[in-house]
Amino acid sequence: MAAREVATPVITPSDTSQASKPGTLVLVRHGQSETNAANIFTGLLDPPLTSRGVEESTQLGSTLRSLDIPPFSHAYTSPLQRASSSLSHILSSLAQDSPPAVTVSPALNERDYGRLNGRDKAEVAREFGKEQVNQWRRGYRAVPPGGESLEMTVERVWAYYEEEILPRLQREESVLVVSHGNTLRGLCMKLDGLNEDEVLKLTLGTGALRIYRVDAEGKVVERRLFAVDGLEGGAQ
Ligand SMILES: O=C(O)[C@H](O)COP(=O)(O)O
Repeated sequence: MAAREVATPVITPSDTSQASKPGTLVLVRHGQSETNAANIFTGLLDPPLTSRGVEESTQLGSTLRSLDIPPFSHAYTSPLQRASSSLSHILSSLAQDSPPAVTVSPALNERDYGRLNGRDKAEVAREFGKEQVNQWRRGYRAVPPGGESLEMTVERVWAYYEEEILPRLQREESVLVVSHGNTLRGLCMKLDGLNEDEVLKLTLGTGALRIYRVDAEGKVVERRLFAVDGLEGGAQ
């Protein structure tokens, strides 16, 4: 289940005569959780990883070790155990000489699926129709009943990125973020400049891995995507 790098369009690097090197941002979606495996809306529920989820995270640590990226100075994750235990498994198998400092923040939590949290996805699709459910899951503005739209999720996660993470990248640090499907879709939307139609098609499976290089102005100068069996990440 090792992730293989996918060819991506080259992003024109900014003027390299300016001596400063870009910072490295590694985004990882947690490994498979028990509710992912059961096809249940999870949101703010806090299920543990399945054995496959542990394997995905451990494999990610080895993949990261094999790549030519500078050691992480800092890692960020959410308080939800599927993300924080994925981070622990990644760090164990990465085995950096000096482990990164870790910050746990609710700003990196999965979007709140509101009254859908805990419900079977197929059953909700039968009740409300596939198109409505696709809008709730992948659309930008659709607000799941009592929950957060992607737009609301982007607002909190991007504010956190700008305040906490970007300054480290601007100082040429290497930062690991282990978070959730929609939180990361929100970050990718901003980093990749995706519009509302484009983000509708973006799905990050469990264990998805993306690496960005970000220059001193906060501009993305390189992006690397990885896939398992042609999918970004293992499963939805
Ligand atoms: O909260 C969930 O159910 C998952 O983490 C992401 O689910 P989604 O693929 O339905 O957005």
